[in-house]
Amino acid sequence: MENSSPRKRTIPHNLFIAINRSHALIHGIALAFLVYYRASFFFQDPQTRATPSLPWLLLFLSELSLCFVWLIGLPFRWRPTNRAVLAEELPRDDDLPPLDVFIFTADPNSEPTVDVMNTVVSAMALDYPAEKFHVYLSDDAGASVTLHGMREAWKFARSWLPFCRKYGVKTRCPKAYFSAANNDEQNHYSWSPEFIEERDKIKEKYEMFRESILYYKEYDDDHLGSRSGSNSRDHQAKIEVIQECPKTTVQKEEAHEMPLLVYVSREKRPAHSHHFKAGAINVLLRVSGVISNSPYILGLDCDMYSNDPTSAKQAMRFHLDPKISPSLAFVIFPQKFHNISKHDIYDSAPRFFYEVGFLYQSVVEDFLTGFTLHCKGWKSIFLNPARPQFLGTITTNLNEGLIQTTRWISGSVEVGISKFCPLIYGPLKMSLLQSMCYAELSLYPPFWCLSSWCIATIPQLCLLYGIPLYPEVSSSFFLVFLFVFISSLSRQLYEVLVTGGSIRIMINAHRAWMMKTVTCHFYGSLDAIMKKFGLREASFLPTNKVEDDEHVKRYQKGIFDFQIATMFLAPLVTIVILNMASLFAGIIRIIISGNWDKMFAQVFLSFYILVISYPILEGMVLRKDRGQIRSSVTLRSAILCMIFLSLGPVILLY
Ligand SMILES: O=c1ccn([C@@H]2O[C@H](COP(=O)(O)OP(=O)(O)O[C@H]3O[C@H](CO)[C@@H](O)[C@H](O)[C@H]3O)[C@@H](O)[C@H]2O)c(=O)[nH]1
Ligand SMILES: [Mn+2]
Repeated sequence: MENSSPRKRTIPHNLFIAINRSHALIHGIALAFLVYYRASFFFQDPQTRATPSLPWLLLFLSELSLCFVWLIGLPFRWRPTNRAVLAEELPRDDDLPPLDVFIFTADPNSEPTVDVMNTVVSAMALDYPAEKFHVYLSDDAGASVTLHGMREAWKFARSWLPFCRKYGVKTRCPKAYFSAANNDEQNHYSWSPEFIEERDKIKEKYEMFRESILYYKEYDDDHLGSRSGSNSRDHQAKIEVIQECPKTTVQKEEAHEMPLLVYVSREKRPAHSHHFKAGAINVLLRVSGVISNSPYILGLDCDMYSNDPTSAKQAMRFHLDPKISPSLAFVIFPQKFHNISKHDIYDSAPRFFYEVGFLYQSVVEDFLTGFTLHCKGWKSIFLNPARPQFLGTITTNLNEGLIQTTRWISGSVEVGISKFCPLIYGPLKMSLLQSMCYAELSLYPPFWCLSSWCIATIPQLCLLYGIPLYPEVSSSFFLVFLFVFISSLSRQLYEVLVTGGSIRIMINAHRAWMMKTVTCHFYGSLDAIMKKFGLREASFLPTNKVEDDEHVKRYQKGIFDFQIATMFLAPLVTIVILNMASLFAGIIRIIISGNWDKMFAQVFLSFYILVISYPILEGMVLRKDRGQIRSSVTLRSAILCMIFLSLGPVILLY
């Protein structure tokens, strides 16, 4: 989304703009022909139609839904822009305003404390005058291991910060710095004997810091059992400014060069809604208001470590610019992840739109708050420099990933069907293009999931009964459908390639998209609708950030892990079985009748769905490892498929 006035460091990509806009135009014309073809069916004499109306209508509505989502998604591609801040543009230390950094954690069992503390230490090590910034951690679990971790983090930071400053370390998250993958940094230094000695020493200190937390957690678990996590909904408030009485003059000086570190655990009671992360943010706003009251905040998730120490200064470059600053509400950095595998099999990398700042009505508080701020006339800056400023952890476990996507969908749809619906609430308060961007994010899931479900089942059912739903190959309208199909795929391929992906990533993205639309989009939309009618309570289970070796190994090798809940797996397997049956029957029908022209599109559709769903097919039939599809699920899905095939015609075809 583009908001600020053009500046010299704001570079619109003219080539991309030209490509995106011409594609939109040509694709739009093809869609108009497609709609004409579908609509003209209803003006034909009902006696001469070869197809019953209901399946035709459902398919038409699906295609219209896809057209609608395509249309409201166009503004994201309208003016792709890159912004960068040059080193000489960074503000001087004297000019920087005070800053409060907020970090959030919710559960020491699913968010390993060592990793949370790595984020804390990376934030403390930001390149920002120590007396001007303050780091707050909100611990929604009120866990003693987290408080212990904070005290240890403070001690470790006393050595880590000077080391980073002295050697200009860029990766200031110690875990990432010492990881084998950190080649850039390892090769960068001259490796003087002094540096090697200091590096070894600090590595040893990091190990001690890490072990002390792990030891504490183990002790806690042994003595408190599951209690260590279970008090997360019922505990008192606790606030502690982390400090140690400096004993020596050196320690006094060191303490002076450290940002203030504060642990905050708000009071939570089962009878009162705590509003998840949005509630935690608001508590930190109140606590920091009393302690440091900085005019700016930087919000980080516990799994999102700082990867470039200059990030806060870069953001301040815009906040201190007198031309932009009066209406600038926030600077957003794109979400990037450090643990996405080479082939990104679950399509975790966001590409063209980005997740923003604390209203309560939705579990994606960032989205709703960003939207309402924009509606009030505030602007934002999207800053995407070459070196990612923060690196998050994406879940490498398919089940967790599907649950997380369902939560995001549910939260976005909640906004879409509320009084804040961007298409109604937005256009009067912000530009049409901007409200379309928000509308796409909050409305696409129900449209996508209904159309995916229709396209994956209705042509297949009709194929079994020899009912055509697409133009014959010899018809010129066939070319229209073929064009729309190729044009949609080409756009996806182009977007994957220009964002550094490969053809394999594009296939995986397409595959994951098909899997998610029929599951997450469906459950997420349903969840949002049920919440709207008071049939369900809001919930926000933080994603599990504990890495399970077995899952990670499969993920890195690009092998799907089907140890996932039946509610996600069964619909996918049912669709695959249905498409196998219809493909088989379709081919036989063509052989017998000798007329391939009429049903070719439907045969191809089933074939295409099966090719894209190959991992599911493989998981059902060929695999014998723990990640395979359970035969009980295959059996249940086959029964579901049979029910659909026997009841479907009664409802749809007559
Ligand atoms: O009751 C809660 C629940 C979550 N969190 C924290 O919120 C953050 C995000 O949770 P996570 O499980 O990592 O969710 P993600 O889906 O990865 O987060 C994305 O989606 C969220 C909205 O659903 C946004 O708030 C996040 O910024 C965005 O990264 C984490 O630091 C949690 O500890 C809390 O503090 N309290
Ligand atoms: Mn996260």
